[in-house]
Amino acid sequence: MATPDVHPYDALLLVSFGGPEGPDDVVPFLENVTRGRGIPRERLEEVGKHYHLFGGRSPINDQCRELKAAIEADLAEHDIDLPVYWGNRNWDPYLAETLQQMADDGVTRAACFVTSAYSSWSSCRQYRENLYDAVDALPGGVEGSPVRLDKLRHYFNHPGFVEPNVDATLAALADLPDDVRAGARLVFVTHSIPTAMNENSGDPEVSYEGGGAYVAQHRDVARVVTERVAAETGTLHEHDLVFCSRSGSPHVPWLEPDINDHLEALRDRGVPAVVMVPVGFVSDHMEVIYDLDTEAVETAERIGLPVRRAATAGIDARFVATVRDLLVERATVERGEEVARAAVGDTGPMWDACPVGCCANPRAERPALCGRGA
Ligand SMILES: CC1=C(CCC(=O)O)c2cc3nc(cc4[nH]c(cc5[nH]c(cc1n2)c(C)c5CCC(=O)O)c(CCC(=O)O)c4C)C(CCC(=O)O)=C3C
Ligand SMILES: [Fe+2]
Repeated sequence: MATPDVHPYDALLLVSFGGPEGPDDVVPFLENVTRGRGIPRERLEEVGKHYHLFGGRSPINDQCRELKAAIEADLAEHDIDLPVYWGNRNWDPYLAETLQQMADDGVTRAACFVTSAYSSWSSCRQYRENLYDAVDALPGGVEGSPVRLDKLRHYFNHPGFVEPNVDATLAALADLPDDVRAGARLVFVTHSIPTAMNENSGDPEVSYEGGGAYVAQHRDVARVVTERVAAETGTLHEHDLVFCSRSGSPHVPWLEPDINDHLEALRDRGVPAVVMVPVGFVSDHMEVIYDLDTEAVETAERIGLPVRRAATAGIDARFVATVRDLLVERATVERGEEVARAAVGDTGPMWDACPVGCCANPRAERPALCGRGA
């Protein structure tokens, strides 16, 4: 097979959330995340406790290091000679520092892979705003920047993301006691966001089932995973989409139901077991190891509901290969050549550049990179 052509890119940038790496990092990290977001103090203290339960260290940065190493190995295996950089929105290595390093190294055009798979202000546009700020901080600013960035398309429905989720769901089902397996409910879990943020998610010109692209995309993936599991096991399990990690003021409506309330409701309805599938997350970071593995598992134990949690995509080889596939795909597009785009489900492959007004945050309109301009 010929070496895949990644021209016009001379770098890949892995973009992530960031997390604290020790007890002293927790408060400054939380301040970074919540600056100007109106999160109540009590909520911050509560979330701080989650981190301190794990020694003040989030696993997310180590997971990014592992993903970066896996991407480098995968690119090398495919004879793609491209440096991989990593920068975070909220913790060291910060995007601004990484962009400076890239500029110093003479990078001119990088493809960005973001560790967040779906549309919404929190999960897409905020990353694009932070990329703008990081490039703007370079000498010359956005106008005179030596480095141009393209964000690789959303991958929630890429087979390389969906297939590891299918296998993880099968493994979690297999781990349930035999007598409850067939009746188990598949409970897909993602991060709650304000309902208004969901409604504003995606292309403002398109109307989505559920009011916004964020929920519609998750529903699509949940259905595909459920059907693929049925194809393997012969059982079409009932499934739901529920939410975790609600934050913000109690007066602001966020997406519901919460996973804990939902487990109780299922138990009351006589559901014999649950598999939680954290389809909204790409690795086992704090939302997964605290909100699901700690809090939701405690809820399930208290009410006597057998529960298993499916693994996230993490560094599954198919997910790592997805990064390469999207990189090669976008490079092909940027060279003006025809390309096949992998996608499963009903949504179809997402756009390369977000439309104007995509995932707007009406509270604070800020400039963002990687959009369709204007
Ligand atoms: C949609 C979404 C994702 C998934 C997409 C993606 O991955 O980006 C995500 C991921 C993450 N969220 C994370 C951490 C936090 N999120 C917070 C707060 C918030 N998240 C929100 C949304 C999301 N968040 C929202 C609407 C808020 C309210 C504040 C605001 O309107 O912006 C807060 C503040 C405290 C709190 O209130 O919970 C923290 C500490 C970490 C790091 C985990 C680790 O350290 O391992 C990760 C991967
Ligand atoms: Fe979050």
